[in-house]
Amino acid sequence: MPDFEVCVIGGGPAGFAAAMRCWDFGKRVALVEKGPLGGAGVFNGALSSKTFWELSRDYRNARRLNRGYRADNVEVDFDRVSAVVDQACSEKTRQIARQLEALAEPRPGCPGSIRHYRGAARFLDPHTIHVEGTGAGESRRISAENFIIATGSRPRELPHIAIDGDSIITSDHIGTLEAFPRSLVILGAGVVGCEFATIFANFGRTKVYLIDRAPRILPFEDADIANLCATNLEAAGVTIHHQANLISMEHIDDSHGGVVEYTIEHATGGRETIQVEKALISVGRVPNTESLDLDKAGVEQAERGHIIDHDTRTNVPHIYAVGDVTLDIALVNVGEIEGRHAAERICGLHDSKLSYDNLATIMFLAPEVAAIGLNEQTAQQRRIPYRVGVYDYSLVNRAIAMRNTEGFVKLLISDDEEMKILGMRALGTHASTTLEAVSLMIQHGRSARELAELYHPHPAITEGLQDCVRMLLGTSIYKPSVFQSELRLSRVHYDENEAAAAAAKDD
Ligand SMILES: Cc1cc2nc3c(=O)[nH]c(=O)nc-3n(C[C@H](O)[C@H](O)[C@H](O)COP(=O)(O)OP(=O)(O)OC[C@H]3O[C@@H](n4cnc5c(N)ncnc54)[C@H](O)[C@@H]3O)c2cc1C
Ligand SMILES: NC(=O)c1ccc[n+]([C@@H]2O[C@H](COP(=O)([O-])OP(=O)(O)OC[C@H]3O[C@@H](n4cnc5c(N)ncnc54)[C@H](O)[C@@H]3O)[C@@H](O)[C@H]2O)c1
Repeated sequence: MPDFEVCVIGGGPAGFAAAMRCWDFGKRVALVEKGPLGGAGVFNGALSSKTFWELSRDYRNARRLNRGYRADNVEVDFDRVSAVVDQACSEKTRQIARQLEALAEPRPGCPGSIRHYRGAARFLDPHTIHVEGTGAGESRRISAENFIIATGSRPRELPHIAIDGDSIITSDHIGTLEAFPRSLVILGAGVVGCEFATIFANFGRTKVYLIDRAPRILPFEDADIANLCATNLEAAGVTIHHQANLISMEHIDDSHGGVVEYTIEHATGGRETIQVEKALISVGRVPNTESLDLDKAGVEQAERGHIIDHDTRTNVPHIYAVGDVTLDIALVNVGEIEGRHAAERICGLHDSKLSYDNLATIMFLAPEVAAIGLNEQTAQQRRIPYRVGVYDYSLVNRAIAMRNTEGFVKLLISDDEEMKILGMRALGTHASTTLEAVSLMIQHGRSARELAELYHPHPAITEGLQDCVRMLLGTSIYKPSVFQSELRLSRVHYDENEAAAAAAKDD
């Protein structure tokens, strides 16, 4: 008989959630983690960077001019900020450890148990792993009926850039900085790059450069969102090298401990060479698979190293893969949902497929950007006819009270009798508060009419969402005919034959 019913490899958000859901079903579970519990959901990832972001935003707000007060000479040093970030991460990892300890043995009425093993796992055969422990006597073999692989991802490196973890770093090394760099270049204008550009710009101690090879930052977002994010970064002092190709980047020793010198080529052909103190490389992530000996388990991998999964199942029926290791959507909430889903499949709860249509995210910029469901560019790619309303923050009382009226709410609904909510983007302070109502509406396929009828507290940013919906119904309190630059309505449809062809293909 195998040692365990389920063995989960990786104790990040996806693995921890999977183990906990297996426990709900009374399973005997092994959870193998080679590093600190929490993975990138906590360390060098979501919680650490969001703590940095919160602290940087408070700092920036304290120094704003339109409050009737201004906190001058606010002292900030990296060591102390970093210590607060560490505190937040330890708090979370202690909670995870506490629960694992409490659930280590079965109890009367609770047959489930989770044994936590410290060490790196690799497959010996489809039902057995070897765990290379860190201490003497900690290495062992573990056999299990089922496996859930949740080993996550790490920053992608580029062959021509030598990452030394000191002058040229990735998001894994932020916590090892000893001081705010005087200057920092960030390569890659995706989410990680833009969030760290925001954080360092908010603290005001670092001159930030952002290298963006594409025509606009955050290329997966609509142009109005991405352009306003870029404008805001530039207003905060960030220099964005738009459409710039990196030619070289290297650490050069000098009498002051060295600099990083980089050369970029602009789309126009001109070259520019700049020296900075540090460089942060944020060009995506790669899956943690190479040390798993997946071939011994017969698990198929794609050419980029990630595990191919179909609704969390690999090609080997008793082995599942969840979270970043599948390299599709790299988010904590997605990892957790996938982990739980795999556990439920193992435990025979259901075999319905996971849907990603209602995915909610927040980008932690200045201000934050909340997203759920379709944006305009995806709706257009899929040839979905839609109506869109854009409602400016300047008309929302809560934003006026916060003296922070920059931003807008943008809602997409289907251009038909049903007026189903398709998606929303909100950019502004408290933008994320708008997500929940829209999420429920999309989940249940509800119409814009129902969203318009909800009671919202006052004053709240969600009132902007509400009046935006009303505007789409032609019943808003503030009228687009009066506030022509603050309120926008439009309709996007396609040549009928083309749309019919696209719809037929989708079916
Ligand atoms: C800077 C940054 C900021 C982010 N911010 C957000 C955010 O705001 N919101 C959001 O939703 N997402 C965010 N993410 C993404 C999020 O952190 C990841 O999507 C999430 O952590 C993935 O969870 P996971 O469990 O799949 O993998 P991970 O969190 O990477 O965990 C995998 C675990 O497996 C362990 N492991 C690996 N190999 C082995 C092995 N052989 N044996 C044993 N253990 C092993 C690792 O040590 C690790 O602990 C951010 C990521 C980064 C880098
Ligand atoms: N708030 C959040 O939810 C949050 C925050 C951070 C990270 N994350 C997750 O982590 C993942 C990884 O983030 P990321 O920013 O590293 O990846 P990303 O895929 O979002 O962005 C990578 C960027 O690097 C650029 N790039 C790639 N190769 C390059 C090259 N050779 N030269 C120059 N630029 C190059 C790409 O054009 C892209 O803009 C994200 O996909 C996201 O899911 C989420």
